Amino acid sequence: MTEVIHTRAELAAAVAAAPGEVAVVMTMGALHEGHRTLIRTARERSAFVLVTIFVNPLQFGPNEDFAKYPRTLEADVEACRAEGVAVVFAPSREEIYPGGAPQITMNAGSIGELLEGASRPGHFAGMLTVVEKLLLLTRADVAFFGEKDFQQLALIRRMVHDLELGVEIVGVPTVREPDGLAMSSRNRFLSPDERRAALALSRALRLGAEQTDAEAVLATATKLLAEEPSVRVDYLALTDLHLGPAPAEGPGRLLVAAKVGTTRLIDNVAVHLVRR
Ligand SMILES: Nc1ncnc2c1ncn2[C@@H]1O[C@H](COP(=O)(O)OP(=O)(O)OP(=O)(O)O)[C@@H](O)[C@H]1O
Ligand SMILES: CC(C)(CO)[C@@H](O)C(=O)[O-]
Ligand code: BAL
Repeated sequence: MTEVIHTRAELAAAVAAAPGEVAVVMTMGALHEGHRTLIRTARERSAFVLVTIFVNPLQFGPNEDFAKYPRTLEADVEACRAEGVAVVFAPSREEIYPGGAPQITMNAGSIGELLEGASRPGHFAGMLTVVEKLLLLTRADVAFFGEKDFQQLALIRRMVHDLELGVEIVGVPTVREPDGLAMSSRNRFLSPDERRAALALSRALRLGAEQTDAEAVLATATKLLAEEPSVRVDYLALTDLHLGPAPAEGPGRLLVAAKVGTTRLIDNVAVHLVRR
């Protein structure tokens, strides 16, 4: 039985009655197979999985897609039922931010200013603020986040470490459509032509990651992205696993953000660099 609740009082009662550890999957709803994989991974680990559904206004910029972000609560609850979720917490804005926007928020530090942070000022402060609130309100023992939002995952890990929040953070590999496109709630905004063009992101990352030196990785990915004129690249970056400069050898990450039409998409893959 999946319990659907909306208030912090109901949440407090639900987690107080949890039979064992509390495993949390945070989402903004419009659930797809990526979210469902997070939930399944959580279910493999814990009998009590709690899914939060909240489109957090604090992490959207004034010209971003907060208003048009898809809201599909009924279908989301159905998906959670099918995955054996114990509790769906779908709070109102007032429930999360009583009295309006908070005065005191998280500082995402220097990593938070790079890449997504440079393109979306304030995004990571808003994201970390709600994640910290939800970790505390749900009394999570373990929380699951997707690698699709690689910088987000890195920042959450860092926040939990730096603030000693005592929660285990588990990263889950990106789930893709059969043709390679990373699943995202925003994919539904793509027209058929844009959907085809958007494939350039995963293709560029995949073929870039087949290269083993930094220059070739970036040159390959840049060339493939340039072949699709309707893809407007925001950034393409090769970093180490903590979003620092790419190492000369060893594991790294190749990340991309681009606009396809009016839809902004992100993706990333693992790379392994070999010294020449
Ligand atoms: N394709 C995916 N594979 C694995 N995890 C994913 C995927 N898409 C989203 N997630 C994870 O699901 C959680 C909730 O993400 P969110 O609700 O923002 O979905 P989303 O599809 O990323 O939406 P959007 O792309 O519009 O931001 C995050 O931890 C996110 O990284
Ligand atoms: C982690 C999160 C639920 C916080 O609003 C959001 O950033 C997301 O869906 O990735
Ligand atoms: N999936 C990250 C949340 C956002 O784009 O705001």
